[in-house]
Amino acid sequence: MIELQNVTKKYGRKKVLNGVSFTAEKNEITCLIGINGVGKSTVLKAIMGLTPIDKGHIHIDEQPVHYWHYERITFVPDTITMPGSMTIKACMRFMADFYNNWNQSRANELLIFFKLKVEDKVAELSKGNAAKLNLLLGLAVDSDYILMDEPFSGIDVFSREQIASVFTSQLIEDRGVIITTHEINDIEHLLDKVVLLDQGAVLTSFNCEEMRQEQGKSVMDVMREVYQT
Ligand SMILES: Nc1ncnc2c1ncn2[C@@H]1O[C@H](COP(=O)(O)OP(=O)(O)OP(=O)(O)O)[C@@H](O)[C@H]1O
Repeated sequence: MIELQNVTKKYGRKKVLNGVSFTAEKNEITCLIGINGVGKSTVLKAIMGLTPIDKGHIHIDEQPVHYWHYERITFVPDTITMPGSMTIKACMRFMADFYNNWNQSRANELLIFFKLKVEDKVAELSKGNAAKLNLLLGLAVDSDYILMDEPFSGIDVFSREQIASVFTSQLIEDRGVIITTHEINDIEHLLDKVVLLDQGAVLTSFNCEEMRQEQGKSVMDVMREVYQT
C-alpha cells in the first residue's frame, strides 16, 4: 500500500499540497481527479521523491519511503522523456541497461498490443503512439506499483480505448496503480478507488463499488455533488 499522511508542499510561498492524505492499495487502480493545477502531478512526484515535501509522511508497504523503494515503483510522466532521435528499439535498450527489473518479453507483448514499430523514431510518433510508447516503457519494468500522470490526455478516442484496455489486462494484474486525470468519462469503469482533489487538498476519497452499492452513486454523481456545491 502507498500511504500519504498529511503531505504539505510549497513552491516558494505558494502552498500546492495542503495536508494530503490517502491510501492506494496494491491490486487496485486509484485515480486522483481534479482540474488542472490542483496538485495531481505534484502528488506523484512527491511519492517518487522527485520533489521534496515540507511536512507529512509517505509510506510504501508500511515503511517510510526510501530510495530502494524506487526499484518497485514506476513513474510514467505525462510526456515522453526519451530523446526524439531515438528509435523505439533504442529506447527499450536504454531501459534494459538502466533497470535491473526490465522485462523484455513484456515489452514485446506491449509492442504487438499497441502495434508499435521498433524502427520508428520518438520524434516521428503521433501523440497517441508516443503515449503508448511511454506506457510501454513504464509497464515493461517489473514493479509493484505504477504511477501514471494523465495517460489519456490529448489523445484520440481509439488510442484512449486501447490504453484503457491495458488496465483490465494481465499487464496490470497484481500491481497497484495510481493514475491522474481531469476527466473520467472513458475510464470510470476501470477504477477501484477515487480521490477527489481541489486546491491541494483531498475533498473526498471512496471505493467506487461501495459507493455504487451503498449509495447508488457513480463517480460522476459524486464529482457533481462535490465540485458543484
Ligand atoms: N516546479 C514548480 N515551481 C513552481 N510552481 C509549480 C512547479 N510545479 C508545479 N507548480 C505549481 O503547482 C501547482 C500544482 O501543479 P501540478 O502540476 O501538480 O497540478 P496538476 O493538478 O497536475 O495540473 P495539470 O493537470 O495541469 O498537470 C500549479 O499551480 C503549478 O503551477
